[in-house]
Amino acid sequence: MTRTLIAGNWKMNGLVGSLTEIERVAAAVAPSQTGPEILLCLPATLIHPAAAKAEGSALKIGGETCHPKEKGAHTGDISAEMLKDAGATYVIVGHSERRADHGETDAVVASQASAALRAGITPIICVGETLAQRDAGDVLNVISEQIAGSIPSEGAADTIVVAYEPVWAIGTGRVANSEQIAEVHGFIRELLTKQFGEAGRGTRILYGGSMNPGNAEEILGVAEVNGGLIGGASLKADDFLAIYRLAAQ
Ligand SMILES: O=C[C@H](O)COP(=O)(O)O
Repeated sequence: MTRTLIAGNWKMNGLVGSLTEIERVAAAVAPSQTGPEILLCLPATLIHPAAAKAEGSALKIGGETCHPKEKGAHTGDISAEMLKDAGATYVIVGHSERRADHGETDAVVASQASAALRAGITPIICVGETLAQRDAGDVLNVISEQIAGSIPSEGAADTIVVAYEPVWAIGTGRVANSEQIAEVHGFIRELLTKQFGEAGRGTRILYGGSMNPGNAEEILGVAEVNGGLIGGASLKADDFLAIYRLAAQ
């Protein structure tokens, strides 16, 4: 059975003082082989100390992006190997904010996901349409193109995670409704089974976009939703843990 993944994305938030929130999350989640997985993807400055705080708990730590290469003259970048060395076991790639702010194309995202696999960490590959694309009736075309271009050839059904994040629902308080989520998640599942065969049924597909303790139960109950990628509501331990507990029910 697919194990639900509750993943937080702190984006460009959090100072060293915020480690107390991470400590609170870690203290509340005992290691277990069953129930949902819990993960916080953090700014690079917090990964190593957060991994130390999370040791011995169920909380996993991840990065928010990585460079395709292992090392070299790439000022300001971070490699998947560096993330792993710092204690990360996951990395988000292709988040719409990276695609928009840094011009990351599907090909770049695929090379970042490939780098994560090379380093032995799990890429969470993000896809999602803008409002203009939705209004133009282009959602499934956009998703199909992003999935085809962003999953690296060496990716396997159980070594990647996909996150569907409609851009118009990110940080806006506007959540996709259950029908919209079910349509896109079902479509992504079809694409994954075409690509990976039966194994594609086991790839986790997360929903992201204004998920919070008030709407998580409904979203997590939608077909083919295998967890969440949570931005704002992951910054506070209480909210993030509330979502985790809903997933564990
Ligand atoms: O990666 C997380 C998403 O961008 C969702 O962010 P949000 O929960 O603040 O809308």
